[in-house]
Amino acid sequence: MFERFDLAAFEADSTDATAVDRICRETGFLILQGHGVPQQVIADMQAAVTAFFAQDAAAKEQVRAPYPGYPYGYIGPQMEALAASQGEETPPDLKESFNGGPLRVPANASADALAFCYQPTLWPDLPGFRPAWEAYYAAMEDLATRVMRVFAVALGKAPDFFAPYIGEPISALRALHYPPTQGVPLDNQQRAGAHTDYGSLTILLPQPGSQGLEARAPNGDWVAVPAPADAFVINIGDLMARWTADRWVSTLHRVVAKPHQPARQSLAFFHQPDWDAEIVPLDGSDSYAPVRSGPYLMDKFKSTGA
Ligand SMILES: O=C(O)CCC(=O)C(=O)O
Ligand SMILES: [Fe+2]
Repeated sequence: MFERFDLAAFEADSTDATAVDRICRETGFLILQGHGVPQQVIADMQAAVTAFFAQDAAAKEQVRAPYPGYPYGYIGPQMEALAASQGEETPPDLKESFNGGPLRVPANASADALAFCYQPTLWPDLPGFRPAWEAYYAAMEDLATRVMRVFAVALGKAPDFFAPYIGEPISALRALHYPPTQGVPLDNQQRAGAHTDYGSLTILLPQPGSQGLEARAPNGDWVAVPAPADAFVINIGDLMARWTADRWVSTLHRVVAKPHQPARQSLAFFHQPDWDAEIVPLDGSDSYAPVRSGPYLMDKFKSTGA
């Protein structure tokens, strides 16, 4: 069900993205190889994140999100249930996370944006953590811009079609740690409950070879998403589905919990257009009312009890 797309090959001739259009219509998940992100940037980030989660609870609590709804910092175990964003009541997800926001605050940021996505990231007191995080964030921002060029071509637009919408993106980076599971989880309890992502696209890097990430196929089956060492997993978010008037799908996915699983780590970069970007269906239809990216994200975010 999951197909590969080679970004380097596309960039060499910049013409054919029909496979991406098909993949985004059918599964909303693609495996991106030829991405060019230096292996060292990835390895440094993974090491930094491993060191962060290995700390004791008190150290992690020092950078906890200071109030419910604060978008960044540490969110401890049992604090979030992603299925709530689908209106499902479930026990909390079996995970912890560390979250950070944009590396720069634009000079003209609005008060609303400053109070939400431009709140400061809370840096842990760990040598090397911040530079590794920022290098990875910057690499993801760059990669997302390149993938948006592919998306533009896949949608029959000029490669730089999305540029005016993503000059100051309000993307977030989330490091996820799923501790080893013990006995049988509670009914409906998952490592990450079934949800769709909110934004334009997500760049996922599950720990290579790790298991548990599943996407829901059109026939309702849950299908394991591979975690290859040489590629990123890209998936479409709700805002892109809306932007394309549902030509592309924002697919339900989850990370399953089973008894006695080893720990699992994953990195998720949630790309989100500029705060003020106005998202209007690209087919010219009125299938969705216009929304602005920032307020749209804020409304979505409030639904998970984070
Ligand atoms: O842990 C993963 O690989 C996926 C997590 C996820 O889907 C999310 O945080 O939105
Ligand atoms: Fe997700």
